Amino acid sequence: MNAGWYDENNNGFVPMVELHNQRGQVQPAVCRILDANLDRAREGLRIIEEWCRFGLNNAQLSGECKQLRQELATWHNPELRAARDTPSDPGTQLTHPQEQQRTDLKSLLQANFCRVEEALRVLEEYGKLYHPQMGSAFKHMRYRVYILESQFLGYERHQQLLRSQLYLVTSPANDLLSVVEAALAGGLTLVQYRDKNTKDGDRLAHAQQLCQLCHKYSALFLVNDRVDLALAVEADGVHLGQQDLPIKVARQLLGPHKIIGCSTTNAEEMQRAIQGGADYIGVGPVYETPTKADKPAAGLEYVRYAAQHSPVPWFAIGGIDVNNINDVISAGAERVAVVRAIVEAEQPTLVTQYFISQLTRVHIRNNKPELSQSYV
Ligand SMILES: Cc1ncc(COP(=O)(O)OP(=O)(O)O)c(N)n1
Ligand SMILES: Cc1ncsc1CCOP(=O)(O)O
Ligand SMILES: [Mg+2]
Repeated sequence: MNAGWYDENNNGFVPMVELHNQRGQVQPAVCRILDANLDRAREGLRIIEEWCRFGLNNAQLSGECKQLRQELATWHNPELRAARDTPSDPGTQLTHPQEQQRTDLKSLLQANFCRVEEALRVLEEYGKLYHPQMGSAFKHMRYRVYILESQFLGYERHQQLLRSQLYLVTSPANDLLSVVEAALAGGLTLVQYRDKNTKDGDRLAHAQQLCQLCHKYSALFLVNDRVDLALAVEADGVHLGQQDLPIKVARQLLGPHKIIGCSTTNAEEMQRAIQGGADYIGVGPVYETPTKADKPAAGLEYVRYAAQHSPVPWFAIGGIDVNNINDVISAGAERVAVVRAIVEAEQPTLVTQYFISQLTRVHIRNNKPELSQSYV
């Protein structure tokens, strides 16, 4: 019969890792550290798992959390549990002020990823004193948690992209930060930093400030053209045009979980962008626009084509404002991107709210109300 014990939290029998403590008696304090950190790691994973399961309905992510919890349980043997001495543990009285005030779901989940990773690191180090395989087992688990975290963030990013109906592409302006903040306050969830002529040092500083601002409002932040800048400021992705780096190269540099958007003006470009792995496409210019004076309008005809054929989210762009948004919507657009309509608006918050209200009506009419919800 296999060794093990019954664990209520894991719904049944937990097979025990064979323990051959080759170094004689391990100090009780080491057993207490292992016991406390096994609990800590499992609790943190459970908190993340609940969100993956009930918040995201994501079987792959919640399955990996469960698997990791069960592997931790196989190490949590009766000897380690017996070392617990909660009444004399001074740590039970210590709480960090931040633990008392988790203001949003994103920071709650981030804090729990950190907690699990820290606990696994402690288990890796002290575990080496307890069992010859403990160090490498927990090291391996810690790397799995890093992968889980990156998959989780990637999944969240893509969900946020799907929910975004309005996309602000910036142009240089003295008060750009306050304009973007006003739009974020109006409900904007997606911003692209586009600046063609500024010196790189200044661009980096602007991108950093905008990225921080967007993340403060839980909005996505992308960089136009420049994969290097996107990486430097830890942006959520890049937007590439037909003259920019190929999507494949950008993907190699950015990894699988960042967002890559691609401009398209016709059916052939759309096809190529999708085959290349674009997460979304720009569709336009719908109307001629001084913001992109060198590019002739693709017109509402291409918007109608995208509505019928694009398998990925797409944003109509080019000359769109509060006066013509409903024509673009009537041609089939559910998402739009604008520059001047917000950057040059007297009241960016109100304009943002107006665009979003018009686009939300379409989502509801097209029976996609979930696109308008925002969780993290
Ligand atoms: C959402 C979105 N769509 C299209 C573009 C245009 O990109 P590109 O063709 O590379 O032109 P520039 O913006 O680089 O001048 C965009 N930026 N965003
Ligand atoms: C960057 C870009 N790509 C196609 S149109 C366009 C500019 C859109 O700017 P505006 O919203 O001011 O017309
Ligand atoms: Mg470009």
